[in-house]
Formats: sequence, structure tokens, C-alpha cells
Amino acid sequence: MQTLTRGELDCVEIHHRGQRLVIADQGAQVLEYQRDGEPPLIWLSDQEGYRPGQSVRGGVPVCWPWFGALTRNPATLQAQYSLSDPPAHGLVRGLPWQRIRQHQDDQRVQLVYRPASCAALPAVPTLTVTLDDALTLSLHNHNPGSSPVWISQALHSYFAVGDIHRVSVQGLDGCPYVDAMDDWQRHTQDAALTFKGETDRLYLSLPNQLHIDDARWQRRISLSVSGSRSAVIWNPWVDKSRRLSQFADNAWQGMLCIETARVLEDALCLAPGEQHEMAVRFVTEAL
Ligand SMILES: O=P(O)(O)OC[C@H]1O[C@H](O)[C@H](O)[C@@H](O)[C@@H]1O
Repeated sequence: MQTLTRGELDCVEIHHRGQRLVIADQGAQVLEYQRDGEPPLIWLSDQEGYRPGQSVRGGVPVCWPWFGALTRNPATLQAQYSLSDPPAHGLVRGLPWQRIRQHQDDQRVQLVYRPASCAALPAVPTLTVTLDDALTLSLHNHNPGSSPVWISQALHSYFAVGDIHRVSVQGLDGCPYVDAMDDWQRHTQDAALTFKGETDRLYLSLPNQLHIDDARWQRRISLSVSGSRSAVIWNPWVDKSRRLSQFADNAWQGMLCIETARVLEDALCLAPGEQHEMAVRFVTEAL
């Protein structure tokens, strides 16, 4: 394990059992993850400035304690805040986090992160990053207060793909989703998901495994999930790519976000003293 900087951000780089992982302290954001002999598994923008206070475009930003626009969240969750201009994706992705524990042996490396200050946060988030023969991210919530707390969240994972036109997502068949590109209407997924334009959907009632089949790179990425039944699937396609910060005009062709989440009616309500854990493990195999 070694420390390094990317732009103005402090990071750690880990090499373990044929894998390379880079994590920024800011936001406890995984930036890079690659397995020897494979293309990157996690996508990272080549237009990134790595600035304090600004979420890095790519990697795995932690969206917490709300996902997306606050106004798209359940009313009980919105009512917890009186901010004039609440940021998209919550409060912590541009904050400094601290490494509060770390462990390394021959089998695994584990790093545990928490925001440097939780005083202004509604609960306490902890991100555990575990690298054994694969990468597992686990987002833990604890409500230490005396009132219930509503939270929506996502591990906003940007996956690297060979060509988005030749990608399909398996495991969604029959699942309901809300389509942000269709006036937030509800639909039901029929068959595998393929990509033919801007895609921004919130899926519900998911199974605990999804697969990204990448025909160009002949690779399947499997996501094994616990503590979550929802995910956001996003590709900005042509026009939105031009409007996005830190994002090349053609970058949409080589990325896909599947964001393990607790959104919409899958949002969390933590009773006083309650804890919750949501985890996702990324495994690859040849197609
Ligand atoms: O630009 P950001 O705030 O990082 O958001 C990037 C994207 O995140 C999610 O996937 C949302 O569903 C999209 O609507 C949004 O464009």
C-alpha cells in the first residue's frame, strides 16, 4: 500500500493478488480498479482535474444521504433538510473522509473510511473497501440519534466497457423501473437491457445479481449485492455528454453506470440506534 496524489487529492494505491486499486481520501472514492490482463473494470474520466470539494468523474462516488435531486426523494426524506440549493447526490462525495482502520495480509486488504466530521450529517456512514480475489464495497449506516432518519444512497459505480452499443445487462427481466427519460413514469423491464440512447432509470425489486455482458471485450462483470433491491442505470449518450463536467464528448461509448442503491420506495428508514449495511462485489469472467 502506498500513498500518492492525483491532482490535489490524496490517495492510496494497493496492489494485491493481481489487482490494482486506487482510492481517494476525498469522498472515500474508489478511482481506479483493474485486474492484471484485463481492461480496467472501473471507468475514470481522462478529463479529471482532481479538485478538492468536487466529486471526481468516474470511479465510485458515494451518493449519501440522498441520491440524485433531493426533490425526487420521498417527502419524509426531503422534510429533513431546509437547504436553499441542495447539491445533487447528497453531502459527502466532495468531503474529506478519514481512513479509520486498515488491515492487510496475504488473503485480503481492507480499508475503512468515515467522513472526517459527521457533525452536520443526519447519520454516520462508513465505507469498507475489501480486496481479496475481487473488490467488495460496503456502505454501512448508523443512526446514533433519538429520531428516525430517512436515507437514500448509491454506490455510483462507473464501469468500463468496450463499446456501449455491444453491452447488455442481464438480471433485470420483469423488474419495475422509473424512467427519468420518460417523465419519471413507471415501466417493467422486458428481456435484457441494451443501449440505444440516453438511459437514466431507477430499477426496483432487483435480484441480488446483475451481469454486464460486454461483447467487445468478451467479458462479463457480475455484481453480487446485499442490503439493496434498487439500482440506477445510466449512460448519458451524445447530447448529455457535451453538458457534463469533466467528461469527454465521446466518453459515453466506453462507460456504463450501474449504481447499487437504496432509492424511491427502497429508501432506508433507520430507527434510533439502528444500523444497516449495503454491499456489492464485482467479479469478472470471460464471455
Ligand atoms: O453529474 P452528476 O451529479 O455526477 O450525476 C451524474 C448522473 O448520476 C446518476 O446516474 C443520475 O441518475 C443521472 O441523472 C446523473 O446525470
